[in-house]
Amino acid sequence: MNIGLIGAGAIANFLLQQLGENEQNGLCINSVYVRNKEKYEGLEQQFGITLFTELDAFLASDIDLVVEAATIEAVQKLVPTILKQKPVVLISIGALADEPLLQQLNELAIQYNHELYLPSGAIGGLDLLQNANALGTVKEVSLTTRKPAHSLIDQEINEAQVIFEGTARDAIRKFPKNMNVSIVLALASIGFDKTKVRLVADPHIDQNIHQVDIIGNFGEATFIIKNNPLPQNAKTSYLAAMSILGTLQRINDKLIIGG
Ligand SMILES: NC(=O)C1=CN([C@@H]2O[C@H](COP(=O)(O)OP(=O)(O)OC[C@H]3O[C@@H](n4cnc5c(N)ncnc54)[C@H](O)[C@@H]3O)[C@@H](O)[C@H]2O)C=CC1
Ligand SMILES: O=C([O-])CC(=O)C(=O)O
Repeated sequence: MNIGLIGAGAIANFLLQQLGENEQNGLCINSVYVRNKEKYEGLEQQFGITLFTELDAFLASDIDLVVEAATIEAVQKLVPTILKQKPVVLISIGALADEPLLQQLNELAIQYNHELYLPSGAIGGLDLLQNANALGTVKEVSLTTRKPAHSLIDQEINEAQVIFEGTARDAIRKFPKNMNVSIVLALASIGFDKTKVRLVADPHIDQNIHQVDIIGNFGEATFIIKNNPLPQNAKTSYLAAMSILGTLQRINDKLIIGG
């Protein structure tokens, strides 16, 4: 499967290292869409890809699917057009907290028969959460995220500090680069207004730690994910990048585990 990538930041670089130079399990990045070609020129030689700044030319290149690894704004601007032509794997999932956009993308996916894949990103357990909510009987979902203080706030602090407490809807509005996980949790369960979020800036940790607590008729579940950050972007967990790779690896499988 030939992949077109949007973005050239931390996650994109991880994917290029895995799927740029060498094909892996039939997966290969051919084309990369960026806003500034000069800035990323070195990538063409390094990873054997072609850079594009025109969306139409990018979509007309030899690609079967597009991976978005850029920003919420890039999703808003580009993905409605892309979904008419290609399936999309989208990691800036916070964009979908905008209900009209969510509805539009859902309708385009159906109309053009192109899947919209939402990887589990820096968390896990979305299979359990969706199963537990198969009858709509999940009652509470809460996320407590702790990140290194310096990756969240400018001022020096000596003690861990809760810097946000509220709904997933407000969390992504205030922290668009840190709370995508809250939106995928909300989409998988009880929605943006019922999914509760706490964000803690902690000067004593160097990992991104997510605790997910779920209560429903099935019983209760708690997941704690202690993520190492990506070297290029401390806000972003290594697992978030790997979750795209995992999603791509599973797309063509006929044996579906945890489906
Ligand atoms: N779902 C999840 O669990 C997670 C999602 N994320 C999200 O994934 C996205 C990528 O994360 P990183 O690679 O760490 O970010 P990054 O900041 O390292 O890279 C983003 C790149 O996108 C580029 N970009 C921005 N707008 C663009 C546009 N319109 N067209 C083409 N390129 C554009 C930027 O120039 C930058 O190079 C972010 O939105 C981040 O918030 C990050 C971690 C976890
Ligand atoms: O990478 C992480 O740990 C989570 C993150 O930034 C997000 O959900 O936006």
